[in-house]
This record gives sequence, C-alpha cells and structure tokens, in this order.
Amino acid sequence: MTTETAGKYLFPEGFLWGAATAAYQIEGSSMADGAGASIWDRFSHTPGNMKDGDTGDVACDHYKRWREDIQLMKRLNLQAYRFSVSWSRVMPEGRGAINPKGIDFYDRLVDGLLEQGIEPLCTLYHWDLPAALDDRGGWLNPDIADWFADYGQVLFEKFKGRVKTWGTINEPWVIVDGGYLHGALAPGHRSAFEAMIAGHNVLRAHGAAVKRFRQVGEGKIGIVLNIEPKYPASDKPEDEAARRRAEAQMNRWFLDPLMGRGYPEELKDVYGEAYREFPQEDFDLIAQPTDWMGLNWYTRAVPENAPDAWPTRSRPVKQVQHAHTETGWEVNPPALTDTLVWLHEQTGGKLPLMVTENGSAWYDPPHAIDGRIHDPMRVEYLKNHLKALHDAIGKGVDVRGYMAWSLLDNLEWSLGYSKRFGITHVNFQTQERTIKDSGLLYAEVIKTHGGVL
Ligand SMILES: OC[C@@H]1[C@@H](O)[C@H](O)[C@@H](O)c2nc(CNc3ccccc3)cn21
Repeated sequence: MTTETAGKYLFPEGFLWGAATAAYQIEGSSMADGAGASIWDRFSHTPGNMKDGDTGDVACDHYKRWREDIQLMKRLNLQAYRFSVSWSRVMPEGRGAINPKGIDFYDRLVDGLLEQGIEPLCTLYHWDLPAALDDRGGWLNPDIADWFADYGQVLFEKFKGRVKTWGTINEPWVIVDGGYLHGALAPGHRSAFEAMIAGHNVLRAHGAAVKRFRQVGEGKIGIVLNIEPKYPASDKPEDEAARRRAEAQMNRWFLDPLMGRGYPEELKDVYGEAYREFPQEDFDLIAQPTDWMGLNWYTRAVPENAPDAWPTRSRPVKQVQHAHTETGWEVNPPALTDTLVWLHEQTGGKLPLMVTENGSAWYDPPHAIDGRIHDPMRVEYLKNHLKALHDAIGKGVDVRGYMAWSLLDNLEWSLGYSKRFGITHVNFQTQERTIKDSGLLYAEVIKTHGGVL
C-alpha cells in the first residue's frame, strides 16, 4: 500500500476470502481405509506420464494432517476453504457402496472447518474419476450423468446444513482438452471424437447433479470454469478468426450450453467431422439454472492464425514484454478485469460470480530460510490481481469472493511437485508447512478487507 492508495481497494462488506485445493493434489493416502483407485492413481503410476515420476501417493499428507492445515487456515485469517471430495474415497467403485471411512474423513474436515468459523466450499469433482467408472467408459459413457448425480446425492444429504456452497465440476475444458483431446492428463486419450462426447457427458452430469440437488440438497450450487481471454495477435482478419476459434474451443465450449445457447458455431469449424449434434433434451438438462459460477483465472492468450495447429488452427504468441510465471503463463492483471466484465455480460449480469482459483507458480526454495519463504513475485502477482478484481467490482461485476490457488504447494498434476503455487510452502521431505510472504500478505488483506493493498 502507498499513501495515495490507502483504502482505495476496500472490498464490499461480506466479500468472502479463502483459499483452494483439490483432493488428489494434497491428500495422499489415496488408497487408504477402503478407498478405490482413481484415474490419477493409474495415470501417475504409469511410467512417462509424470515429471520426475511424481505421484499423489503422499502429496501434502493432508489426509493425516488436516487438523494442522485447518490451524494454518486460521493463521491465514481464511473465511472460507474450497476443497474437493475424492469420489473414489467415498464410493470406491464410483457407484453403489459407500465407504464409511472415506466419507468420515470429509465429515471430520467439514466439522473442523465449521468449528473454526471457516466456511466449507465443496467441489464434487476435481478430475479424479473413480478408475472403476473409467473401466465402464468413464466420461464417454452417457450413464455417468446418473452415476454423478447419485454420488452428489450422497454428499448433499450427508452435509446438508453444513456445506452451503457446492461446485459440481471443476473446469470441464481441462477435463476434456487434457484428458480426451491431447492426452496430457488422465485418462490420457487423444481423440476429437471422444472429446466431443466426453465434454457433452460432463455437462449432462453437471445438469443431473443440479437437478438432484434441487430435490435433496440445501444451499447454492454452481459450476467452476477456467476462462482464458483471447486477444488477437494483430488486426489481420485471419488472426481475429483464429482468436474466435480459440475462444470458442476454450471459453465458450462449455459456457454457451450452460447459458442455454448450445455449442458455439465455431466448434464445427474446430472439430470438423468429429463435431456432434445432440438432442435438445440434453441441452435443457445442461442449462439447469444455477445459483453462482466459479471462475478459475490465471492468464490470457494472444493467438495468431496457425493452419498447422490442431485443433483450433491458432497458436498463442508469447508477449515477451510481460513477465511470465514458472508455468509459462503471462502475467496480465488487467486481463482479469476484462474477463470478469465479459463473464458478467455472458451470464446476463444476474449470476453471482466467485474467483474460485487465481495464483502463480514461481521458483521457491525447497526449504525455509530463517523460518521464512520470501516470494516477491507471488506477492506482486497477488496484489495486482486483487486490484484488478477490485476494478471489476467497481465496474459493476457481482463477484462474491476470491479463493487463492493454492493453500499449499501441492502436486501440479503431470508437472508433479516441480511447480509451487502455494501461499504456504511445503517441504516435501519433512511435510513442514511455512507460510510464505504471499500468505502473510494475504492474511493482512483479509484482516483489512483489502485496505492494505
Ligand atoms: O495449474 C494450476 C491449477 C491446478 O493446480 C488446479 O488443479 C486446476 O483447477 C487449475 N486450472 C487452471 C487453469 N486452467 C488450465 C489451463 C491450461 C492447462 C491447465 C489448466 C490452473 N489450475
């Protein structure tokens, strides 16, 4: 904060400050106490899939250290905690029998959070499909919509009155683009034909869960989308056309059907013969009204026309004039403001939004020095993106909260432990947690409602 900005970035009363994680990235003990395997257990144990051969077998050992981690959340002044449930811990086969020890873990976690005055925000699905369901076709099997709604019902009923804000699915685009189109993520398929079918079933499953929630649940339910705004590399018509294809394939593929608009026209051009039509009843199910929408936001892209680039025939042009994080993502806070304004417009200005993930990976040392982890780049990223978020609110966007990604350094999927996003450092040799300078700043932001920015 400088004297001229003192109090300029105060956030609205009731704005919800938290941090986010995901089950497979932090819990470890993924097969303990009767849990079933997930596709990430299989994928991470398949040689060649994971950087340095890393797996989620231990991760942040959160399955055992959850009490310590709730105390960490208190020290960070968190008002909320966004976490995901491991479907196969709760239902080892993904359908049918419930694993009592599995659901008990989340029961204790939720009660522990509530005892500390921390609001639990629960994501039903953050990429870790039960392997037993993948054996039945997984997201390619249309029955998965009912399997997912049945799983959701177990949690809606178990946590009724305690969990009041639910997210159905984290990032349909990454599930499909990573898992079925390019194969970089579990289950590692590479097919545009499969991607269209899996994407449609992910959306159907979301709709079925929302419908079931209206029957048995209590509170508010929404979906979490990753949106990466696309800015054309030049004013050439072919670059604008490329921008539109990239925007359709990432940002509109799932948003448009959720908003009752069906798939974007450009998807036919992107997927060609792999593009599929689906019955209207599916789109009616998909567009079930929801209560909120989560935005996971990290960066923007500047696509140019690239006829050889599959499947969008577009390629991002690196903007060397801007800083880039360890994951190669450009740092561009004003693009967050633009995205929130765009999403507000795209959702008709009536759907409350929440930034459900925002953060950055930078090099941090493997262990603390003098009990501190100095992470100036992450401090700068956090400050500037919170200011950009504040700017969006000032433009009339209804944003209800911000969940920093991530509470802890954790397993960054196929990149393993090589990329650290945490506001808390984890020494993976000792499991020691050390709040980084970015976490200390965030605690002050929360305490002052943004006044410290
Ligand atoms: O990569 C950081 C996080 C990841 O750890 C979370 O589990 C996931 O929800 C998440 N989503 C994004 C943004 N979307 C994305 C875009 C391209 C590749 C991978 C993710 C970033 N992150």
